[in-house]
Amino acid sequence: MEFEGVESLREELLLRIDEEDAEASRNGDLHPKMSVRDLRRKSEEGRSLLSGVSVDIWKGTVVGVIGPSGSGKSTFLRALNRLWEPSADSVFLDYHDITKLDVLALRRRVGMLFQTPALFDGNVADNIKYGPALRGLKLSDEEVSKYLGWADLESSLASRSVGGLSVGQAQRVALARTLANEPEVLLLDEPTSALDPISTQHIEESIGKLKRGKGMTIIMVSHSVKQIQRIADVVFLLVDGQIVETLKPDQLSNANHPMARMFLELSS
Ligand SMILES: Nc1ncnc2c1ncn2[C@@H]1O[C@H](COP(=O)(O)OP(=O)(O)OP(=O)(O)O)[C@@H](O)[C@H]1O
Repeated sequence: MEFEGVESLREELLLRIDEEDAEASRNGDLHPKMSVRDLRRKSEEGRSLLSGVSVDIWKGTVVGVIGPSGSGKSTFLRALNRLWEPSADSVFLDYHDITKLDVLALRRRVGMLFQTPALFDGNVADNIKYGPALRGLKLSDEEVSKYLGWADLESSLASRSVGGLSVGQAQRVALARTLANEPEVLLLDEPTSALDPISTQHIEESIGKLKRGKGMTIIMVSHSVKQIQRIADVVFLLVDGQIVETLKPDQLSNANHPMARMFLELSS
């Protein structure tokens, strides 16, 4: 992966690059799919939860976000599809300020999977068809099977009631449901923390296929350093509401920040 040029891209971004340049850059293979600039959040009591996060998330990469409990990982992730409202000009999708986009359109383009699956009653196919139906698209059985396949599930599951699924299956159905919206970016907030090792492996395999086969940009929060090392291209270390280091997964032992080092040593 290539990180050179990020400073000039950043300058361009901050200068509000014109549409022509943005289009030219979009057509290139390598560009920041999402950019975050000085993202801040305070709690209602005034405590700083995110204190100036600036980072680029390159198209087609899997980014792992790790750090101590309470360091702001979920808060960071949730800003990226406006589960809370970031300040204007602090989060960009393809160079566009996300606060200027229609929020539902944004959440279709930037899909999210949570720790525990939230499916609605009915069968698996109903859940997968729901998002596209909101946009007037009626998925065929073949398309339902395709999304199930992307989530490493058999198409025979389509007619099953969600009530009878294991947690691992339900999480993969939730993934298929998110994928049915054809997102460009996938946000994963500890998606395997409630799952057994086999289900975890299925989700990890899906993530690999989505990156390799579809060039999807994936940002995953995980408590497992080993999991992040298995699947991420780049790792953000978040400590006290700040990304203190950006490292390749095989370079985590080179972390300099004392809290990041302590966290990594305790987690390995
Ligand atoms: N809306 C909110 N109001 C007040 N405090 C909040 C809010 N959201 C999160 N917090 C607090 O902000 C801090 C960061 O929370 P966050 O969930 O982002 O951390 P995290 O790194 O994902 O933690 P964990 O690894 O335990 O899931 C925590 O102390 C949390 O209690």
